[in-house]
Amino acid sequence: MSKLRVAVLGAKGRIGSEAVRAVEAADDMELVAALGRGDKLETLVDTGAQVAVELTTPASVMGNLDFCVRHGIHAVVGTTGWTDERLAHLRTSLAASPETGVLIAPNFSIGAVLTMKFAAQAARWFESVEVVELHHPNKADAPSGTATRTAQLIAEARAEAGCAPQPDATVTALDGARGADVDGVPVHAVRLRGLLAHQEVLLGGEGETLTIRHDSLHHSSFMPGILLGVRRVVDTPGLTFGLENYLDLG
Ligand SMILES: NC(=O)c1ccc[n+]([C@@H]2O[C@H](COP(=O)([O-])OP(=O)(O)OC[C@H]3O[C@@H](n4cnc5c(N)ncnc54)[C@H](O)[C@@H]3O)[C@@H](O)[C@H]2O)c1
Ligand SMILES: O=C(O)C1=N[C@H](C(=O)O)CCC1
Repeated sequence: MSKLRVAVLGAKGRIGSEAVRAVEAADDMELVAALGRGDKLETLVDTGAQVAVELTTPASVMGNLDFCVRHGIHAVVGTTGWTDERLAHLRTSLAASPETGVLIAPNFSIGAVLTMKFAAQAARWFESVEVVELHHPNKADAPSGTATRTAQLIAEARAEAGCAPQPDATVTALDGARGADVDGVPVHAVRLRGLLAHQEVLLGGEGETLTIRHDSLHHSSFMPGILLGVRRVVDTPGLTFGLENYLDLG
């Protein structure tokens, strides 16, 4: 069987360089391009890339995806910064290239995907829910894409179950002391040397608390999810948001 022709965008970055090694080591893939900032996107066409793994920056991702979709190159995206407007723009460009697939995964690690699922399952049963994400201090965005998605899923689950707003008697607070408000769920971002990517979902009810915690200790934690994404996206046209859609989680 012929190997999947894969390119990595952001190939010199922290996760991109790990992805280059993972694609090179995969028996069913061939790394045909490893592009950094300033490299020409036409290389993707010249090398016959079938899938681009996009691991750059929120400022670069839209231009890169516009190019990929226009040229029928599938994309597996880990870059953060997704808003409703950006997703709508992407859906519009995909409509003009209906055989092309794009997977956007706020987090490629299986443990983080499960954390989001478990948090959404638990959210309706507790009065209070807050999210704390903890990352390395070189991270450009806050809160993390994973924490934002986790909070959105929690809020959706609580709205569906008809939960009341969370109790919070705060009257005065320093700016930021109660975190960012993501659909009514407070999200707190810690930046600390020594950390990579970590998240806690704190849930509280009368007389009990539940903490769901996930730790990515190395960028290798994201690689099985990226490789799965590359294998599946070629047969999954349109936009898929979240790696959970490719996993049989029940
Ligand atoms: N989804 C996930 O599981 C996951 C995991 C880790 C990181 N991320 C996200 O991936 C992104 C990158 O993270 P990082 O820690 O590797 O950052 P990084 O700064 O180490 O790497 C980004 C790289 O992209 C390059 N770049 C910028 N614009 C480019 C362009 N137009 N074309 C090609 N390369 C370009 C930069 O020069 C840099 O080398 C961030 O948004 C981060 O949040 C996602
Ligand atoms: O290191 C990063 O940057 C990460 N970004 C993603 C996010 O914002 O959720 C995934 C975890 C690592």
